Parts: sequence; C-alpha cells; structure tokens
Amino acid sequence: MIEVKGLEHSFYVGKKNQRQEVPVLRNINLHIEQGEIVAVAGKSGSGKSTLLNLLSGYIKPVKGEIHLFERNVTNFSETQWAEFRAAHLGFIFQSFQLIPSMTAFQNVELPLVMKGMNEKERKKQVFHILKRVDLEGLEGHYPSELSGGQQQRVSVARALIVNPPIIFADEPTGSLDQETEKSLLQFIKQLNQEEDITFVMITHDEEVAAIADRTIRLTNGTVHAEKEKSL
Ligand SMILES: Nc1ncnc2c1ncn2[C@@H]1O[C@H](COP(=O)(O)OP(=O)(O)OP(=O)(O)O)[C@@H](O)[C@H]1O
Repeated sequence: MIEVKGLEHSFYVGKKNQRQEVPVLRNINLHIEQGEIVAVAGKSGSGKSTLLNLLSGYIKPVKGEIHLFERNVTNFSETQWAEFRAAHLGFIFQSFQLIPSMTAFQNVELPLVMKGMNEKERKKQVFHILKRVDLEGLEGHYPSELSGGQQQRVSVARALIVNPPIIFADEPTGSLDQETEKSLLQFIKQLNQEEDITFVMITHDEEVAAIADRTIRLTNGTVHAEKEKSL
C-alpha cells in the first residue's frame, strides 16, 4: 500500500550564492501494508515531518520513489496530488488545524463541499460522523467553544469524512490530556480494526507507539531500526 524506495531529501538554506545543503533523509526504504498502524519516532529534527510531507506530496524528494496503492506518485503534479489526497488521504495534526470562523459542522463538511457533494447528502454524512466521534449536539459550536479533546475529535471527523484508506497523523495526541489521549487512541485502534484504515503516526509518545503494530525510528536521516510490537 505504501512503498518507499531509496528515498532521499535535502533542504537548501541561505542566500542564493551561499546556499547550503541540509541533508535530512537518506536511503529510506519502507513497506507498509494496508491495515497497519505504524508509528514514526525519532529525535526532534530527525526528519519525521519531512517524511510525512514527502509521503503526502507536500514536498518532492531529491531522490527515490514513492508508490501509493501501486501507483508511482513521485512525480505527480500539484493538481494530481491535490486530487489524490482528496480521494485517498486523511490528515490529523497536533494543532487540530480547524478553521476558527467555521462551526464544528462546517469544518467537517468542508471536504465534502470541495468534492461537490449535494447539501442533503453532506448533512446526512456530517451528522453521522459527528455522532461517531461523540460530538452529537455540539455541531453548532465554533472551535473556540470546544475543549481540546473535542476539537481533536472534530479534526478526526474531518479526516474520516471522505473515507480515506490512509490517515497520516502528526503528533495526534500531542496537545491532549492523558484521559482524552487514551480515548482517541482507542478510537484510532477501533477504526483500524473495523475499517482497515492504515495509520502512519509521528509520535514522541510511548502510549501512541503502544497501539502501533511497529515503530519506525529515524536516526541520522535513515531508518535505524524497525521495532516490531512485542505481543
Ligand atoms: N523548509 C525547510 N527548510 C530548511 N530546513 C528544513 C525545512 N523543514 C525542515 N528542515 C530541517 O530538516 C530537519 C528535519 O526537520 P523535520 O521537521 O522533518 O523534523 P522532525 O523529526 O519532524 O522534528 P520535530 O520532532 O521537532 O517536529 C531539521 O533539521 C529542520 O531544520
């Protein structure tokens, strides 16, 4: 489902005639099966976000190939990536990234509006998914009128609304208290088991790594060890 071969990435910093190369990732090879939960760990600055940005087409690799659903997406254009992301990928971020001027309902509805779905169907699907994440009755609340955990559940609902087979999450529980984290992780595990959704999650957190099938650890720009979950 996700296949990465010989992936390399560098950033270039500094002024035009003094540009310096900052190598971030080198020789990354990964094979992630449908239905896996994979945690991506590593020190700050080890390239975790860069890897996720490469896998979702927000940046282009200097070298190597990325195949998603057996399609070579490495050289996709911006338009092809935008279509591909809308059809196949969901995102959850530590900072929720909700639109403050929109209600919970409208935030979750947005991907369906972009897909061109009619209003009646949108309404049905948004109410259904908000119920699924336990936010019934809070549809009309703005993000500022919701707790951190509720906001994160709105962002999970927004990721799920288009039924993506892959969800990329960047520190999804980073700003949640322990109890809220636990219930979000249970929900992720449940979605993974019931709907076979593949999760690739950046984390610093042992609790998150504990629900993963395996952990990929980035050290010095490469995958140092892949720790299988001990059963
Ligand atoms: N746009 C950019 N331009 C230049 N350098 C960048 C850019 N984005 C990231 N980097 C550098 O690439 C390296 C990896 O950054 P990245 O954000 O992928 O790390 P990370 O493992 O996600 O870190 P953290 O855990 O702190 O979020 C860092 O040294 C960072 O400074």
